[in-house]
This record gives sequence, C-alpha cells and structure tokens, in this order.
Amino acid sequence: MEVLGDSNNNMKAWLTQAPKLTTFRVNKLKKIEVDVLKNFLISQRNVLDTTELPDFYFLRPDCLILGPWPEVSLKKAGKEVIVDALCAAAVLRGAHVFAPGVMGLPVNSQLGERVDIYGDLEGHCKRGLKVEYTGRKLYVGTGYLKMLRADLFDNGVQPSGIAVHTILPASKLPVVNETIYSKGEVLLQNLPSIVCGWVLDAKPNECILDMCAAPGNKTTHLAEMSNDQATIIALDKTPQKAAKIKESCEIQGVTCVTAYAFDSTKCCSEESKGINSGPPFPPNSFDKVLLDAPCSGLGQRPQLVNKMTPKMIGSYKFVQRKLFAEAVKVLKVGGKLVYSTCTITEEENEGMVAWALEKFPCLKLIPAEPILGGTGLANKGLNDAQRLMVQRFGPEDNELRKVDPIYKDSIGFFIAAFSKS
Ligand SMILES: C[S@@+](CC[C@H](N)C(=O)[O-])C[C@H]1O[C@@H](n2cnc3c(N)ncnc32)[C@H](O)[C@@H]1O
Repeated sequence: MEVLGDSNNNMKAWLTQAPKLTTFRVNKLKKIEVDVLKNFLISQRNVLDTTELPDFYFLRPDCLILGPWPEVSLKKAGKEVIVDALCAAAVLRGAHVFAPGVMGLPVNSQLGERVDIYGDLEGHCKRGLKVEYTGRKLYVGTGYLKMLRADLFDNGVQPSGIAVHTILPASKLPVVNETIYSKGEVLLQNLPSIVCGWVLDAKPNECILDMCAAPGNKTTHLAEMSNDQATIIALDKTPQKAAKIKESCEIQGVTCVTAYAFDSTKCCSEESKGINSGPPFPPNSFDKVLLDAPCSGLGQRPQLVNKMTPKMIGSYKFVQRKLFAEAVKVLKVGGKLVYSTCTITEEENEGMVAWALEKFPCLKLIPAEPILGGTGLANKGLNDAQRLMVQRFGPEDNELRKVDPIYKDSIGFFIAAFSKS
C-alpha cells in the first residue's frame, strides 16, 4: 500500500523531525497572564545561560504560538540515558523524561548530574541496561537526573514521575507544558487540531455531537468557543476514556458537555427517546457533528519509529465508514458535519470524502473554513474544486493555493466539512 504518497522521501524526512513551534490552545473562559509564561522562560534562560527569549505571540485569541530558543547550545555531558522511542519523541517536543520511558542508565549515575538523553531507534535496549547502548540511537536532549537506578529498575513496581528534568531538547524547543498555568488556562494542542475547532465553529445554543471525543481536547475547545453555552454531547468507546473527557472539562471549567461511554458506530436509533436521555440518539438531532475519527495516526511528529503494518493501516477505513454513516443519520438537515484525522494516508482522507459523497447523496462538500492548510491531494478521488474545499496539513507543495509556513510545520492532519440536505 502506498502510505506516504508520491513525495515519500520529503514526507519521511518531515515526519521524523519535530515541529519547530509549540502551540497552546488558550481557554477563552479563563484569564491568561502572559507574564507567567514570560517569567517561566526567563527562569529557563538563566539555566541555559543565554540572553534571548523565544518568540511567543497570539495567532488568534485562543491560540498561542511559542518558538524555539534562538541562540542556545549545550555541551554534551558525556553520560547517556537511553529512553524508548515514544519518550524520545516527547522530549524533542519539549517534555521531561518520565520514569516508564527510561531503558538504560549507567551504574555510577548521581542524582542531579547532567545527562544526555538518547532515543532507542531499534527497540532493542533491554530495560535496566547498565552499559553503553550500541544499537541505533538518536540524541534528543540534555537534562538533570532526578532518579537513580534503584528508583527506576530495582524495586519491582512500575516507576512513575520525572526521571530526567529536560533542560534543552535537541529541537531547541522550550521545555514547557500546561502545568505552568494551574487552572486550565491553556492546553498543549497541535495547530491543525485547533483549526479543526475553528472549522466546526461552535455557537451558543447549538446542539453538538463529538462522536470520538477522548481525551476531550476538541470537545473543550468547542465548549469554550461557545462561551460554555452550547449543548455538547461527547462520546468515546470505553468508560475510562469517557472519564478522561469529564476530567478535561472539570480542569478547564467547562459545564456544557455531557460525556458518555458509548460505541458511536451505534449512536443513532429510531427508538431513542431524545438526546436528553443519552445515546443512542434519534435521527436528525444535532446542528453540528464532529467526527475526529480513530485513524492510523501517521501524521504524528516526530515519528522516530513506526511499527504499523500496511494491514493495520488499511483497517481503519472500515470503522471510519461505520462512524461516518451514523454521523450522517444523527445530523439535522441543514446541519454541518466535520470529518478529521491526524493521518496522511489518502485512503482515510481524500478517499473517505470521495466515498461519502458517493454513498450519501444528501451530503454536500462545503469549504472547511477558515482554510489555512493545504489542498487535498490530486488524483485521489477529488476534483480541483473539491480539493480546494478540504484542508490537508503537511509538507506538500500546493499548486492550487499558497499556505502560510506556520500551517506546514505542525503535524499531518486532514479536515473536511459537509452540509446535509
Ligand atoms: C483521534 S482520537 C480523538 C481525539 C479527541 N477528539 C481529542 O481531540 O481529544 C479518536 C478516539 O476515537 C475513539 N473511538 C474509537 N472507536 C470508537 C467508537 N466506535 N465509538 C466511540 N469512540 C471511538 C478512541 O477511543 C479515541 O479516543
């Protein structure tokens, strides 16, 4: 199967790098003090012994962009901590190293000493390695050791907490997360995911269904943009995931969301007593539906390792189609359906749009405005007018429209919008 499209070398290189910017979604329901971020960066600047601060600015009132450290470099410490590939990817995006991600640490390590963080690119490092790892590895950052081998490997329980306090990722992104604001004022969110909320454009008094909602990052964005005055129902398959949505709403002070654990492939039923009774729902119930579908996730960056087989990748379209069919049923006539994925395969993106337009004559593709990403791919089932209505976020050159570089440097993502007649 063709996974990476025609420009595969370019795409592969792009996918292995971290985005050059960090994006926060800003909670409109809370007041954010920008000085908190500034002071946090100043304290890091002192540790890094540099003079300039990273650039930060509001792209829109609900979207804060933070750039990399402009002039900074650290000498390697000469002592290696080996982490798994997922942990390494997180470090490149500005995270600390959490204990479960650590695979190897030299025996003579001391608390508080400077260490170089390396990602294991082969997955061959045995947990608890004491000597130098000789497999393929990538330097991803530098930090201070917060746990010793005894805490990490020797006491028989899964360790938790920060094992290495990252001070500078190899990507030069600031080490920052939402905990610098303690009351849910901001959330780390990839730029295309924020755009997805803008496309759905939740308004007060609208009745909105978020079909695949956990952990609730888009749900809470929709609630906040409606000023907490829409009626939002958020579904996810398992009770643990539905609990995550509730937790996100609590942290962010959102009250207009009701979350249920429910299989959205069955979310429409003629027998339903109405949306207030919970899922399933009657046909034609919602003004807007968001289907942020389960997908192969191949747009995630950086991807240092990907173990998905073509068979696994090809399996997602089946559940996406089932979910899509239910979305069409529960959407009101005149309503808006937004379909999105965080993957790059044409089958789950342009291919799904082409399939839906053929399968549901009541659907019309509409521009997924505000249009900020690139066009849909050519020769993948959409004509040029349709390609211009969808948004594909990636490194591709777009002969049909110019794309601001900021929207080309996040993760791979796709958004399409439909109306129902
Ligand atoms: C891309 S993630 C959603 C991310 C979420 N929209 C956000 O922005 O925080 C897809 C979600 O679909 C859920 N899912 C998969 N199959 C489902 C089904 N049949 N019904 C409901 N949720 C499902 C997964 O559990 C996963 O949480």
